[in-house]
Amino acid sequence: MLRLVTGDVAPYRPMALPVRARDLHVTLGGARILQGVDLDVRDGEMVALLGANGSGKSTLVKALLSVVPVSRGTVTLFGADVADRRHVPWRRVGYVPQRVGAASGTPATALEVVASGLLDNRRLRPPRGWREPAMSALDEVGLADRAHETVSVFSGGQQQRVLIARALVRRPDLLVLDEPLTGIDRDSQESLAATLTGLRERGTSVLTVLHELGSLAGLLERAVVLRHGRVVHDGAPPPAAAGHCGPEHEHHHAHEDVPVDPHNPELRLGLS
Ligand SMILES: Nc1ncnc2c1ncn2[C@@H]1O[C@H](COP(=O)(O)OP(=O)(O)OP(=O)(O)O)[C@@H](O)[C@H]1O
Repeated sequence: MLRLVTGDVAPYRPMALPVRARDLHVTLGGARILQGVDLDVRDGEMVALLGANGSGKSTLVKALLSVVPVSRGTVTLFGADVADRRHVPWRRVGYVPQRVGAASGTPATALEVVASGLLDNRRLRPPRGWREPAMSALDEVGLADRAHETVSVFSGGQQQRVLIARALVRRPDLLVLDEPLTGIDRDSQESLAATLTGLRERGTSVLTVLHELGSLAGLLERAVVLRHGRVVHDGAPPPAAAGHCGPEHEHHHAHEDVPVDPHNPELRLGLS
């Protein structure tokens, strides 16, 4: 049936990139956090965003998703300028922020948390037939058998997987993850690698903030490295320094003032 749509409708843009940022500057609390970042994420691409503590990774992700204000430059998601949030196809975007638990204080089950990903501003109840996509998203993160358990009893890594399932339940075309490996056990790391393998087969674009490539090393074909709010490398993932991939490694980044040449083979994860 042909539906006539009138009113405020975003123009149709074929071939628009999932993410396109140009000359992005962000200032927070008077400090210049991002200084002229350019970043594209193409269809089906899996991109790691790397850099030392405080280099601006989370701020970049938040600026891309319009969570923090941009002082200069532009961001488009699927061709829509995020400066006008109304036109952005948010349903195509899944976001798992850094270090938030899935247990909010209310005794929700894993299935209920995942179903909440189907709500939006206009919908206070999950849509009809919500169970099947919610179970399928839990299955993708390897937790279908725990769907009816209260998430407050889950480990940190399992809660993280529930939040990833909540982001996946809408079948996003772009998934943005902020430090999904931090503090999670090896099982959850392997489960995340399996989830991302499935997403790659489906053609989903993934942008993930990481300290180390860890169990995702074989999956991520491109790495963007930030240093003091600027991109210093955009290309093949740098090789991991010995000992940096293990979940038991403690991350001290004491090399902040060493100048970085992105073409230098010494650019190693963990030295950034
Ligand atoms: N709301 C804010 N106001 C002022 N400064 C902020 C704010 N948010 C972040 N910053 C600062 O911006 C810098 C970059 O922070 P950001 O969280 O983006 O870094 P990051 O690379 O993600 O670090 P980490 O690896 O530790 O998570 C830090 O120095 C931080 O203190």
